[in-house]
Amino acid sequence: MSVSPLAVETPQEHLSLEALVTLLETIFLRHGTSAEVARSLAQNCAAAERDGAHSHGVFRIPGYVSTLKSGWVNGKAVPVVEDVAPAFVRVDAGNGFAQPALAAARALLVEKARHAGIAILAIRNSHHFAALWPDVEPFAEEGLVALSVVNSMTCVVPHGADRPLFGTNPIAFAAPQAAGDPIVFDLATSAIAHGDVQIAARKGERLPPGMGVDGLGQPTDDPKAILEGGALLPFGGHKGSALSMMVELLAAALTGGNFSFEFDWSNHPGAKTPWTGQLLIVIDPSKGAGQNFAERSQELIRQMHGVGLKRLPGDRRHRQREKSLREGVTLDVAELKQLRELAGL
Ligand SMILES: NC(=O)C1=CN([C@@H]2O[C@H](COP(=O)(O)OP(=O)(O)OC[C@H]3O[C@@H](n4cnc5c(N)ncnc54)[C@H](OP(=O)(O)O)[C@@H]3O)[C@@H](O)[C@H]2O)C=CC1
Ligand SMILES: O=C(O)C1=NCCCC1
Repeated sequence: MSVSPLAVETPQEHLSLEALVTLLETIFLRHGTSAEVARSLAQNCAAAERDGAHSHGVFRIPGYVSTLKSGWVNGKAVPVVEDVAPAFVRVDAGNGFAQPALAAARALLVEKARHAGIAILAIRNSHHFAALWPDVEPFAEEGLVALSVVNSMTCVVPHGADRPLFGTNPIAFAAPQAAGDPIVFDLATSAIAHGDVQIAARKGERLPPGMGVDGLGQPTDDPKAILEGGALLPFGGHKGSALSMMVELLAAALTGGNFSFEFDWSNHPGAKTPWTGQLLIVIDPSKGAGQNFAERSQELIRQMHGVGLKRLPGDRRHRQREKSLREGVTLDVAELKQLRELAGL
């Protein structure tokens, strides 16, 4: 969900993707991560910014830094990968970030998916502070179908309840198509991502109706009222609420991770990352109907365009990616200054 852009132009600068990755890597290293973790997080965050996924791009860097400083997360954690069954891999992220845990298990996961037709990766004891599509898109680029869920921290009122319990709990899906970019969607099961509420609050913008409630449980379009004592609503009423419940079950109960409500960072001032779990399901479509899956998915997309569809999930990101790769990644001058300060430059 994106909120309406600011009317006032803010001064901007362009940075090549490589320069942005290096800058972010320097920040992570300076704040106590291992070289491997720094690289992984920097690439993830820069990719989000490159694709215009601002709610999980460089906007998140101060949150990563304050979390690392608070001692809440272990920036040097070494994930432990367990090969538990022919189609099941488990990773204990060791209170580290989820992306290095996925990277550590990826080769085994793909090997199992190609052999068994399907494989599951259950990550626990992990922090996911990022967009989810970077976790699934690369599988589709190598011809596999991937689905991932991750739970976050309590800020969403289940449909029909009166207090928050669920996280914003995103679901991301990726599938190959014969020609063109993989089909990818990535959506929070809340009406709006928490990150977008923070961005709207910072810009002084109002939200569309139906996103959240204030501290008294009354509907509000004021992002500050949502952030300060209020809560978000699931998207689509009982339907989004059911999906959010499913994410809690798959990402936490199934992996051994925490539910979104099982966090207490009160002894860690500045901590912002949820300490939960993540599930990935990877399918080798060649084991399916025996027809070429990628051709079939392309046919579906062709038919969707045929009925007048102008925008598919992922189209906006890919357009922005092409622009960023051509012109450099656009950053606000003030934001870049802050990043350079955090990098000690
Ligand atoms: N780590 C965590 O715990 C959490 C992470 N997040 C992340 O927040 C990010 C934002 O989530 P959310 O706000 O729900 O995302 P959006 O509502 O912006 O977009 C959801 C999906 O719908 C697509 N889309 C949006 N508008 C249209 C349209 N008009 N027509 C067709 N497709 C459309 C998007 O494609 P496109 O990208 O091309 O616009 C995207 O794939 C996600 O990356 C998510 O992973 C959210 C919650 C928790
Ligand atoms: O935007 C969100 O919602 C979240 N993003 C990162 C992790 C916490 C929730």
